[in-house]
Amino acid sequence: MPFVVAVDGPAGSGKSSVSKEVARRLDFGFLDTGAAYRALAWHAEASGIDTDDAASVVSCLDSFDYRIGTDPTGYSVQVGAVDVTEAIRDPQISAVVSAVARVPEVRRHLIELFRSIMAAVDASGIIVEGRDITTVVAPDAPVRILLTASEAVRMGRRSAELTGSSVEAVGEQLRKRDAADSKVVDFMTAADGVTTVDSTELDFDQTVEAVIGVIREAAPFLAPEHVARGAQISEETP
Ligand SMILES: Nc1ncnc2c1ncn2[C@@H]1O[C@H](COP(=O)(O)OP(=O)(O)OP(=O)(O)O)[C@@H](O)[C@H]1O
Ligand SMILES: Nc1ccn([C@@H]2O[C@H](COP(=O)(O)O)[C@@H](O)[C@H]2O)c(=O)n1
Repeated sequence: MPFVVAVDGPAGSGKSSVSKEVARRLDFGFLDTGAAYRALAWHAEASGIDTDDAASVVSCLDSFDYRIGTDPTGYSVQVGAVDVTEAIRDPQISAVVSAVARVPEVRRHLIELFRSIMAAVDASGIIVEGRDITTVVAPDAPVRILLTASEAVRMGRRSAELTGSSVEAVGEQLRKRDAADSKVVDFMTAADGVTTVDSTELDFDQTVEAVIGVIREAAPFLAPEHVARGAQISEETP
């Protein structure tokens, strides 16, 4: 198993962008678990399935042929022969993904998939981000982080990305998604042994440095000079 860094947090907290940059600097793999729930929501919609109907969602797991890369410098998401990397970011998918993610059988299926992707990664470590990574997917990971920021800051950052949508509409969707997702897993409070990184007052680079700081503290065998440029874990790695 590679060295696993588990990162959870609410929508728009920077999990994906920050984790990707940290992985790039450490020469680690990167796994965006939300992409799988989004891709399943896309697949259900493309198959004409009502995403509010749990049994119908479960019925499309068999035909869910999902692939995702783990290279933080560029990865694609595929369902069958279709590249859905962009399509799964559509606000229409964000609006229905929580309904898909709350189905226990879906979670069991995807958690198994995440663990197999983590085990097969071709790198000395992997950063895995989502909502239940620190608590369910990889509770024994040597580094577990809750990445958070105030709701107002998260809304501001997310609406800056989504031109064409009002701040109010973006904020409303983010709040609704967090409220729905929180009923399934707790990603608002850090579980025992999980370190909180609050980026409310930090810029992007400071947040990346803060996360690397947590990793470095837990894994002193990552030499600081390597961490600064793109690390290789030394041979003494346990
Ligand atoms: N510390 C920061 N300062 C400024 N902008 C940031 C910071 N962290 C992240 N961002 C920006 O905030 C936006 C949201 O980040 P990102 O998409 O990584 O969040 P996320 O937690 O993965 O969201 P979601 O769960 O909705 O997919 C991005 O535009 C990202 O570049
Ligand atoms: N570990 C996870 C990751 C994601 N989800 C669900 O997927 C949705 C999309 O996730 P993003 O990180 O891409 O925003 C999210 O809203 C959750 O419904 C999850 O349940 N567990």
